[in-house]
Amino acid sequence: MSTQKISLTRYLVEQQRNDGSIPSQLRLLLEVVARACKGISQSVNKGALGGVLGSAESENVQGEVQKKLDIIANEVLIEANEWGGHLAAMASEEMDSIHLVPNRYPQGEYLLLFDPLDGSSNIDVNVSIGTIFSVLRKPEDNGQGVQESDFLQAGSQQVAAGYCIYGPQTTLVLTVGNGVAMFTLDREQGSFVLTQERIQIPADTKEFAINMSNQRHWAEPVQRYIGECLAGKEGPRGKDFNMRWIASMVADVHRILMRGGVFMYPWDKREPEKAGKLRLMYEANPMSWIVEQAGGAATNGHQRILDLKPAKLHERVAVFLGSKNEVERVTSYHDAA
Ligand SMILES: O=P(O)(O)OC[C@H]1O[C@](O)(COP(=O)(O)O)[C@@H](O)[C@@H]1O
Ligand SMILES: [Mg+2]
Ligand SMILES: [Mg+2]
Repeated sequence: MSTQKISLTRYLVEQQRNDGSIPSQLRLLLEVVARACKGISQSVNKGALGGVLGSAESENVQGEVQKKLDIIANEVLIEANEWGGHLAAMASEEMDSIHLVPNRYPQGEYLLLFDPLDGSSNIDVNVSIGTIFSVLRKPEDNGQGVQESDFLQAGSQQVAAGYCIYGPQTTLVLTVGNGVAMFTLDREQGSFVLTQERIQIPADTKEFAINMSNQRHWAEPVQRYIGECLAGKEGPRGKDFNMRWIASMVADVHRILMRGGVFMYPWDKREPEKAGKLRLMYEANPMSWIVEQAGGAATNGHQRILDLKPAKLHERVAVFLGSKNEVERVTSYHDAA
């Protein structure tokens, strides 16, 4: 397929025709999500002129202070998806519990989860941020309607996953389980245009992403892995490493998708009862599937992230993802500990 001016809509229709990997309800749902991301992108672009910067002075269920854009992006996604007829319910980082599609709208067979605005600390400083989403199939109805427990499916059950990054370009990255495709927003045309297909992450890398300020709190396997990277040419790895940390998972993962690298947000001693900082269902799962579909790997240090069975909606998880050989190495250090 030529990458010349193929819109997201046409790409999805062709996928549906060619290999049947996208049922029409799912295709329409993905188009609605893309449209919502376009709307969020417009708000992000307006910045101070649109009055969208700064704090909303409220807290989400995770105890984090919400930014105005966290709330705006959440509302845009809910409003766009509510009446589309493809969904039964939604869940979001910014909502305590699930949001059912109201009875007055047609009910669909999918569940949508999202981190409406990822990288919130970067909103006010004009650094790349994004939206992350994951689509699951609604389990068989047991007569009780959709429950939160219906969402608690392993990441391997996802039927679509993606993110939209609001950076120098607005870019949508998507998988439905047959590779990873990337679409760039053409602002003149107002549509996402296919700009890369079958993205592959190199298996080896010389670049790692971790918040180094937490070093003193890490467990031994992470200390060992990063210590060896920092030792460079003279150390056991025999090569120098570079470091990047944008503090927007979306932007760090996007860089890894484009040129390789390893991203880590490990468990640490600051809050030992938490498995990690990032959320399993709407951050780690969609990103892990995208990374795996691009030939990379994603674990929590011990297990494949996509095999984890969530116990709750806002569950947290340690994350190691990106170039396969590096993820396997840092995972093996945990196994050896
Ligand atoms: O500020 P820290 O501890 O480095 O954490 C950065 C991480 O937190 C996040 O911003 C969490 O996402 P939210 O902004 O959606 O809460 C990730 O995108 C990023 O990788
Ligand atoms: Mg996030
Ligand atoms: Mg967020």
